Parts: sequence; C-alpha cells; structure tokens
Amino acid sequence: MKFIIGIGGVTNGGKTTLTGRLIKNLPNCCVVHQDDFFKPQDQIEFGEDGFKQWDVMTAMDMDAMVSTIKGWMENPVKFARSHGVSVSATNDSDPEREIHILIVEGFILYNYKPLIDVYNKSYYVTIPYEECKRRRSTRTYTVPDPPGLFDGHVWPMYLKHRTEMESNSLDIHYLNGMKSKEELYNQVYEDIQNSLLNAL
Ligand SMILES: Nc1ncnc2c1ncn2[C@@H]1O[C@H](COP(=O)(O)OP(=O)(O)OP(=O)(O)O)[C@@H](O)[C@H]1O
Ligand SMILES: NC(=O)c1ccc[n+]([C@@H]2O[C@H](CO)[C@@H](O)[C@H]2O)c1
Repeated sequence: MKFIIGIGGVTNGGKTTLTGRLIKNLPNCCVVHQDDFFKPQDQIEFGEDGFKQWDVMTAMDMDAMVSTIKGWMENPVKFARSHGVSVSATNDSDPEREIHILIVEGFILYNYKPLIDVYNKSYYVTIPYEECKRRRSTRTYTVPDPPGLFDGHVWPMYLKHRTEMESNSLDIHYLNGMKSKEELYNQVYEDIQNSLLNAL
C-alpha cells in the first residue's frame, strides 16, 4: 500500500521539524521537500511589492517536484533505495504487500492543481503572525530576507494562498504550530497510525 502525507502550512510553522521526527519513526518512509525545488535566484522576478517573488508558485520548479513524486509512486522501493532510505524486507514482485509512505512537506502544497489529489492525508500547520515573524527573524535562508520582506511579501502571500486553498474545500487537518514539538509529533504520529489502519 502506498500512502502520501502532505505537511503544508505557514513558513516557520515547524513543518520540517515535524517531518524529520516522523520519517525517523514511520516505516519505509521517504520525503520530498518543496524547498528543494526553488528556481535559481536569477530566475526569481521582482514584483509590484518591490521584492523578489520567492513566496509564489512560479518561484518553484513544480514540474520537477511532480516528477519526483511520480517517481516515488511508480516504484517506492527503488525511490527509497536511491535516496538512502532502508526498506523492510520486501517481496519485490509485490510491493503492494508492504506499507510505503511518502511525506511531501512545503509552504504552498495545496494550491497546485496537478498535486491536489495525490495526498491521502493533508495537514496544515498554522502559527499567529507575531510568532511567525519572530521565528522567521532567526532564520537565514540561502538568500537572506531583505528588510521588510516578511510584512511586504511573505505574510501577505501566505494569507493569499491560505484563502485560495480554503476556497477549494479540501479535507485539510489543521495543526496548531504553537504546541510543543513533542506534542505536535505525538498528535500527528498517532493520527497517521489510525489513518494507516483504516486504509489497510
Ligand atoms: N513546535 C514548535 N515550537 C516552537 N518552535 C518550533 C516548533 N517547531 C519548530 N520550531 C522552530 O521554528 C523554526 C522553524 O522550524 P521549521 O524549520 O521546522 O519550520 P518550517 O515550517 O519547515 O519553516 P520553512 O519551511 O519556512 O523553512 C525553527 O527554529 C524551529 O526550531
Ligand atoms: N530555499 C531557498 O532557496 C529560499 C530562498 C529565499 C527564500 N526562501 C523562503 O523559504 C520559505 C519557504 O520555506 C519561503 O517563505 C521563502 O521566502 C527560501
């Protein structure tokens, strides 16, 4: 059985931290990080807000992300092996007998039509504005945030994508990113166990 989990949500909500804990504890579990699909800096255009447009879908090479996810769907065992994920003893002729899990983690997951239907379970982490701004100010990305980027681009784009996502009436499970890392992990791990049992 193949099972794809989306972990979407606001920047600095704790998606990567949560994902890291889950992949250590879930069986045969691979991960795709949307952040690995940012286009090179020279392809990111300036917008009317005066900032380079990092927080929009066109900043990502979504075709490449789709290909990667499709690669896992076609052969999760091969994908796992080529990504250094150890897979439990498996009958290669019938991989459906095993559970194979893929976590897709990213900040604009549920706004991209070609991928909207691939998730068996869709989580969305939220934190309030003040906490998000505080956490973000402690981070350094490959391209550091210029002054004013959070209020001028990052937060407004988050609100826009969230509104757009919510207008699509998807089955989204919201997670409160203000809970401790431990509490969040326990909540989601338990929920995934239940979903896997129901899907078997
Ligand atoms: N539950 C939590 N409580 C408090 N701080 C947290 C929690 N989870 C993560 N953090 C901290 O918040 C920051 C962002 O975490 P993380 O990188 O996991 O978020 P993210 O959603 O993947 O961010 P982005 O995708 O924008 O890079 C880190 O400094 C991390 O230690
Ligand atoms: N990873 C990167 O190349 C990069 C560069 C500039 C900005 N970002 C930020 O990453 C966040 C998503 O995780 C977005 O809010 C981007 O602003 C990433």
